Amino acid sequence: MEKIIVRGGRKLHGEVKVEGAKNAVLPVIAASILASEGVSTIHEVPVLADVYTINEVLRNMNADVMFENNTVRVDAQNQLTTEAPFEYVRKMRASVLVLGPLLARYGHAKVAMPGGCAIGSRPIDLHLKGFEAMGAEVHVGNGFVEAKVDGRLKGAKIYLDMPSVGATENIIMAAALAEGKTVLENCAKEPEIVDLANYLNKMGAKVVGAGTETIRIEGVEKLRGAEHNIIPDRIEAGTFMVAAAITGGNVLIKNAVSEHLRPVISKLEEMNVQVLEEGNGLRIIGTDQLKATDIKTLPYPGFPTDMQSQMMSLMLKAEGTSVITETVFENRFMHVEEFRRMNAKMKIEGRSVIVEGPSDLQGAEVAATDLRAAAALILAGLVAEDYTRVTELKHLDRGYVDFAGKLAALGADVERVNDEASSAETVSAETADISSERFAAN
Ligand SMILES: CC(=O)N[C@H]1[C@@H](OP(=O)(O)OP(=O)(O)OC[C@H]2O[C@@H](n3ccc(=O)[nH]c3=O)[C@H](O)[C@@H]2O)O[C@H](CO)[C@@H](O)[C@@H]1O
Ligand SMILES: C=C(OP(=O)(O)O)C(=O)O
Repeated sequence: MEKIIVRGGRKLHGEVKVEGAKNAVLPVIAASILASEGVSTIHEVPVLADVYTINEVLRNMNADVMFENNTVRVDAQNQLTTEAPFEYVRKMRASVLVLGPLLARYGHAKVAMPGGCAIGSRPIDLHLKGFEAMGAEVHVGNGFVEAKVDGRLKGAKIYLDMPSVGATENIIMAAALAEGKTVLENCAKEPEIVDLANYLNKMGAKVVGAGTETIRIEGVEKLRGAEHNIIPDRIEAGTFMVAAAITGGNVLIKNAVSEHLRPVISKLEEMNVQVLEEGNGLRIIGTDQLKATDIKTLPYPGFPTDMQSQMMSLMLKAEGTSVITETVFENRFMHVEEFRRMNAKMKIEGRSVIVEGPSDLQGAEVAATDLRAAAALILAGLVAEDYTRVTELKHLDRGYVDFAGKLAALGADVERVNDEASSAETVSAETADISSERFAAN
């Protein structure tokens, strides 16, 4: 079994470079199948399990996809099939992002229903309502959602009941090739939505207002492949900011975009951590006098739910009582039990977790319950006494490139081992020749 073994006690120092954003690259790759002419070339693509999965989804539909040197090339000029089976959607919910592009380009899409996951039930009703408003007939049955339209989708006025990231993306992509104008209200404002809109516009789409709560899309008849650089991953950046802060270290996080990280910076500062703009990044200077704070997760520009568990690790080392309230997903506290195995003093009250700090964290064998929980447990391990062993690394590999290797380069005592292989096998060696086959097993 693969695990990351970390021994607490080292302050982190040095520089780390942030990769392209997982949550931007997945919709951009999905959108590339809208191009019936030309090839898309997408740069700054992180080498992640989720990228392999979306590439496989596209290949399975008959698109030509190449991935090397952090660049993905998609040629979707062939006639594509319009189905994404459960084997992909099960691995990664973002596979549902091919629904909008397929429906808009071919008038048909059939994708396995994603179902719930470790952080909540995660329905896609808002995506489907959007397609229906554009004239599609949607049928859910036998574990699939199938959407059809005679001719082209029609532009429509759509109000989202909540600012869902995925629904906003799926609807913009569908509207890009629809007939007429779509006005999407109460939409998500995340930087990843802006990145998608920028890419679509390079393909020939007419999308305005991304990053605000109303997006207007004038449908066009055809889109062509385009070249695009993915924005830096604000969640990976935030995770390393916490790594520096929790160890009382001093780390420059290169490529961290401060405008995308306002709520994280503000909470770190409240906790006594120094955050300085430096070059193209942020320098984090930790302290041994962390103060407690309260956090409520919200859609952007509120505090990101994808940073909730990492901030919980930091709260464990802060003096006083911190409260963290999760409003985006109804069940994103599975990591609390794992933290408790490390002697963390915390309890769940409804949608909040009360953290009594500082806890004397002790190393233990713990299991990652989702992607961000994996990172959070490793962060806690950086300041726990003795050895922490984190298993279920398939979650971590979905969203972090060589996490253990990057922490080790900053001075952490951490390695990734495979119990069944030789003990010398570490994450850096494995990541060097990362392959789709390795991820296919997850
Ligand atoms: C690949 C990707 O970009 N994933 C991100 C995306 O997920 P994702 O796009 O799935 O998240 P959404 O913004 O859609 O979900 C937010 C909330 O809305 C609910 N909802 C959503 C759609 C819908 O049709 N009906 C509905 O009820 C969800 O159950 C959840 O409670 O945004 C989340 C919220 O910032 C992040 O945590 C994920 O990392
Ligand atoms: C929840 C996350 O991703 P996904 O929506 O792909 O599950 C995440 O990135 O933390």
